[in-house]
Amino acid sequence: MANFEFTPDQEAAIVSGSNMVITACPGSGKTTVVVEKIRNEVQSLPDYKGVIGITFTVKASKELKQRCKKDACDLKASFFGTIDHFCLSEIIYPFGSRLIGHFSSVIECKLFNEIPQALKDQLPTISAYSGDIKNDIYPTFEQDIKTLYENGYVLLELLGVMANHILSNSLACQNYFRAKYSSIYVDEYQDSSEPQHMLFLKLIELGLTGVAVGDTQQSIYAWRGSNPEYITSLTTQPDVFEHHIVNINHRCHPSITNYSNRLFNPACDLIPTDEIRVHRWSYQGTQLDVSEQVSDSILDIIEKGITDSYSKIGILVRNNISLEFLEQKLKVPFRIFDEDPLAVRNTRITNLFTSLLRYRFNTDYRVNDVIEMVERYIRIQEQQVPNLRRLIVDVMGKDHEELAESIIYTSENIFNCIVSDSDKALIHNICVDSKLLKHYLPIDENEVQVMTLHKSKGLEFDVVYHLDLYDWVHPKRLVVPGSWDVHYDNWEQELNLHFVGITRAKKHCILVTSSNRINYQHQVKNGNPSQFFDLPGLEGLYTQ
Ligand SMILES: Nc1ncnc2c1ncn2[C@@H]1O[C@H](COP(=O)(O)OP(=O)(O)OP(=O)(O)O)[C@@H](O)[C@H]1O
Repeated sequence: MANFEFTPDQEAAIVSGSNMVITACPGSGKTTVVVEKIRNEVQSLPDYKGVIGITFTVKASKELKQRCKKDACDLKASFFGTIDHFCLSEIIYPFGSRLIGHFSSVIECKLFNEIPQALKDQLPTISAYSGDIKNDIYPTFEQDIKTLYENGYVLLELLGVMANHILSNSLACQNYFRAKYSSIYVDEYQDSSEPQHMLFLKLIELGLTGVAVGDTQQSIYAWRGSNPEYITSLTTQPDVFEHHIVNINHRCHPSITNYSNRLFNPACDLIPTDEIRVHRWSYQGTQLDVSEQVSDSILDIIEKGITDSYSKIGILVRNNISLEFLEQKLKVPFRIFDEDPLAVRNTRITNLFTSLLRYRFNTDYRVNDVIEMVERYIRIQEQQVPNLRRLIVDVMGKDHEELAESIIYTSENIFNCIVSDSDKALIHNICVDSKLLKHYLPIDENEVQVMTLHKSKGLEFDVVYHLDLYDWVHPKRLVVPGSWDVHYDNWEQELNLHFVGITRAKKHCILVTSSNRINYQHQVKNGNPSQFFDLPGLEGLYTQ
């Protein structure tokens, strides 16, 4: 399938059918290896079986599925999705009621903050808890989890814990996994939380083959419970997991790879190259001036033919506030990828809203894509399909004023439920806000892609502008009352984030700072350069 030769390391990981952990540097083709393995594996499976492919984002799961399906490859009964989606649709919805409480067809997944206050008042243990959420918390939370379930809710924060409990205790659930799936593939394993890690190990105990893929240097979600120790722990069990290392970066120009590797090891060997494509630029002024200067630089880059389309240029920032500055001052066409308000809620209703909006605005997104999404949550009989299609197609003709009501009507009919007032308000809000609606429109070839460093994970651009390289901002520093020492929020995670940003660049990476910066209180401060510029081993690896 690939139009290049696999490296020997890639080949070894592809041909082995054992449990394995693949540790891979950026751009080393880990997704390429996973795709090849899945395509090979499904060929020998009967129609009723498949593999489980877990990715970190919905976008990544679509891409993985698309790449696996290429040339009409039949993926049979395979599952592709995020870990939350997996826990809900494969474990909690089908098997939860037997263990947690009576079956309700209107179970909804919500964040704790979104639960009605009257119900929160009935959850003394969860309400008072502020520690890490690990698997052994289930017995402590059990009564509250049952109360929530009886009221039609599961908590997004507890999906992993609940899924583990159900899988450990439900024989029917265990038999289902043994019968339906041959393997589980987990991408970005360095960002797994403890409950996710335990779930992976349990599925292997049941007889599935486990493939974990990741890179500890790209661990950037520790602040929400992820821990790179879990992937490291797999590499220390050679009797259970083969350890495959793929470490040739096929994406970045060698000078970019050299710079990024030296961030972690000032003495590491350099790849020979006679050109330097990492540039440090320091502008006069604040982030607002930077936005203007970057616009000029982008126009120059396009004119020189360094890249042929705006969408192959990425502007990456550390904080959301920087997105606002860019929005005000960028002079080139751009698209900001900020928090999608429906994805944040991540319930079956909001996911259906998203699907219907995509269908309405994106000609590549078809009725069948919506039906496929609905099937994650309910089983659809063949005779129901024509009516389902009619309901979905109805959304197509609607203009902006009617669209929200049409989406609510269609969703209520599809899931046979009442949409909550807060979800109704949200969809109405989105349908009249052109900025929010942009989340659901197709990517325009003619727009520079603007996002936080966190959101850039897994993406690549010809040219990257990495902004926000200021002291205090990146690496983030903390104010400790009474202390004049420098305190970082989390030096390692910040460095990993810097590494992720740089390694998104294929051809050129531009590291940007400026003489002043505007902080969260909108005060103008001196813009001292980031401490990352002072790391040893980087001399001669960048231009100025
Ligand atoms: N053996 C190879 N030779 C040449 N190019 C390759 C090889 N393997 C993969 N590639 C190419 O390298 C690029 C990066 O591959 P891929 O997207 O699979 O990387 P990745 O490891 O998942 O990246 P990241 O972790 O940084 O998101 C792709 O364009 C892919 O086609």
